Amino acid sequence: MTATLIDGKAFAAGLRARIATEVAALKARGITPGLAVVLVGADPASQVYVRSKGKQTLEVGMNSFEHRLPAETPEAELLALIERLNADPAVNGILVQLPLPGHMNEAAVINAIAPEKDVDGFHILNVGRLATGQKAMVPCTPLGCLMLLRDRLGSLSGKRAVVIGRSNIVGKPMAQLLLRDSATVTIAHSRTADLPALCREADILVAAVGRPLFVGGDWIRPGATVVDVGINRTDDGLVGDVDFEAARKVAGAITPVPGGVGPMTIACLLANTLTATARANGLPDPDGLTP
Ligand SMILES: NC(=O)C1=CN([C@@H]2O[C@H](COP(=O)(O)OP(=O)(O)OC[C@H]3O[C@@H](n4cnc5c(N)ncnc54)[C@H](OP(=O)(O)O)[C@@H]3O)[C@@H](O)[C@H]2O)C=CC1
Ligand SMILES: Nc1nc(=O)c2c([nH]1)NC[C@@H]1CN(c3ccc(C(=O)N[C@@H](CCC(=O)O)C(=O)O)cc3)C=[N+]21
Repeated sequence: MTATLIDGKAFAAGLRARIATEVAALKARGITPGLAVVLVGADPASQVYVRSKGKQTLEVGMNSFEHRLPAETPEAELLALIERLNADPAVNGILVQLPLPGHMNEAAVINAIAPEKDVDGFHILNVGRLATGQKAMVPCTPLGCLMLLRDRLGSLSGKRAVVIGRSNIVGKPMAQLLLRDSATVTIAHSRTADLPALCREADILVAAVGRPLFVGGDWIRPGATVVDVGINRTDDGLVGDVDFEAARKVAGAITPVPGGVGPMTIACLLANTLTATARANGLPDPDGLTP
């Protein structure tokens, strides 16, 4: 048996097409969604993502505002920029690309973003709202994973899910979303005992570790759905956290890297910007874009 490929690239393209339709409808009412992306420093991977975000933002008909600051920018200057973007009615979404340079306090910067414009869903209020089941901005990568899982499996209720990784940007919000959909969720991390055996229990396995080919084929329950969040640059090119060739012989379905979760992250960023724009204008949330 070979696993079904979960084509995140195609799913993301479909999502962007839907978003473009909704943007056109807003524009007909005189509302143009705007996304501001702030990049501090010149990390090469971040530059690639920021360029890709800007391009796709324009493609769906939104306004894109890019702010590039030198690595040595004082934190106060970044906070002043965020204040201006918070107050700017043309800006509906604000994303500060992470990681930030070492001299900055990441939490302080994120929490300076107006929660209703926090399209990454990293602000402490959005984290708390998600955790307590209130209307929030939901982090893009976990939201993209959830959309792929629902599309593949329908209901996640009662399924055993294992999330490897407990970061604030992927692992923890992923676990929250799975829990909201009534999966039985275990969060694993570097101190987890007998991780392979734990993973073999999982109907849904999400890997967000940041180690190439970390999850072996023999960790996977036959027929399981495997979502590989990892983005690792190696001599063999871009690879995920899962040993894809081994895993696809066992899994029921699996996301590839590239072409899996990555494109969904950017599509969900646009989805969140659209949702933020709707809310800012007192309109209902667009269907199917929020969990
Ligand atoms: N596709 C996309 O859109 C995105 C992809 N990514 C990618 O996803 C991956 C994870 O990102 P992120 O969450 O930010 O990474 P972090 O480095 O913040 O978190 C990694 C997690 O993996 C855990 N871990 C590390 N080593 C082991 C181990 N040996 N066994 C079990 N768990 C381990 C860590 O555990 P502990 O907490 O104990 O240290 C930690 O919780 C990266 O490859 C990143 O590039 C990230 C964002 C978006
Ligand atoms: N504030 C903030 N928000 C983020 O959402 C954020 C961030 N900071 N910092 C970095 C991570 C990483 N991330 C990715 C986005 C797109 C792809 C993506 O499109 N990947 C393509 C391949 C792209 C390539 O070739 O590198 C794919 O998997 O097919 C990957 C990773 C967003 N992140």
